[in-house]
Amino acid sequence: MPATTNEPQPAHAATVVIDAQGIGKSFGSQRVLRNVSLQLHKGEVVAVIGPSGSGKSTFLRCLNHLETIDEGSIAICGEMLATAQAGGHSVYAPEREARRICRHMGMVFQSFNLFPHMTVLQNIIEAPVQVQGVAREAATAKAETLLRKVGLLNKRDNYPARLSGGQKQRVAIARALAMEPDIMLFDEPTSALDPELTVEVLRTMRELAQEHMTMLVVTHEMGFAREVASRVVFMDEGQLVEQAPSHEFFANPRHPRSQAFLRQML
Ligand SMILES: Nc1ncnc2c1ncn2[C@@H]1O[C@H](COP(=O)(O)OP(=O)(O)OP(=O)(O)O)[C@@H](O)[C@H]1O
Repeated sequence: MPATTNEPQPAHAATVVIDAQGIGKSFGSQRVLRNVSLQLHKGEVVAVIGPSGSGKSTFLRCLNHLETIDEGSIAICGEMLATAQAGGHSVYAPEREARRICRHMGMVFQSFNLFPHMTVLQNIIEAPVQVQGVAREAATAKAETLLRKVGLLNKRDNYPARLSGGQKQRVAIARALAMEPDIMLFDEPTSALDPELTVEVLRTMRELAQEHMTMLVVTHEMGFAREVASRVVFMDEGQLVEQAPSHEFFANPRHPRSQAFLRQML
């Protein structure tokens, strides 16, 4: 008998943690995303690369409900976040539900976004305590474990202003991990950093990948994409024009625009 959408999904379907289909997005008259579809599977590290202005950040922001979509659908860990039809109306999960669904994802931004009036430790425990209702002692113990992991336990009581950019970004990663996300989204996490500070952030991300964290990473770091990503997605002018396993993509990009981009970047 043919399967219907109401039937329980087979076990392997559960491995799709992000299912974005046909995403369209405009800012005013500018179409920024055109029919972008991407599935991310549990344990995958996918690098999103492409020229400046091609829509990479916007795509990530749509996945995390920081932007609305005009077309397509987004499901996170099997839960529908949004569906929208061209010229029709968008259906979003109610705000509370949307926030809960988005908690499957931790996000790290280019600009760190730490709270300047809070210490490193306070930055990390704020959301677990306030949003998840975790007891302060338990949240503190967890934060200390995460700080040890990113090599910054000795900065526990510092304010962000006293940290380097690389240290701020590692605190931002620890803060996102404190919410125990299933997926980590990174939006050009090293592009505001000097090269020597980039190295320590990429090391932290590499370790996360080795621990099988599911990661979607918008990056201009081709070395990182080549070494760490299992798959590379290439965006150009709002379209996803190529996706391939990382080793294949870097050995032989098929799309002419990907080839031109790599010639420029490598
Ligand atoms: N909030 C916004 N309002 C209007 N236009 C926007 C907004 N956000 C992004 N854009 C435009 O959408 C296009 C895609 O931007 P986006 O930041 O997604 O590209 P990107 O590929 O991430 O670029 P970069 O690599 O330079 O960060 C750009 O032309 C940008 O100016």
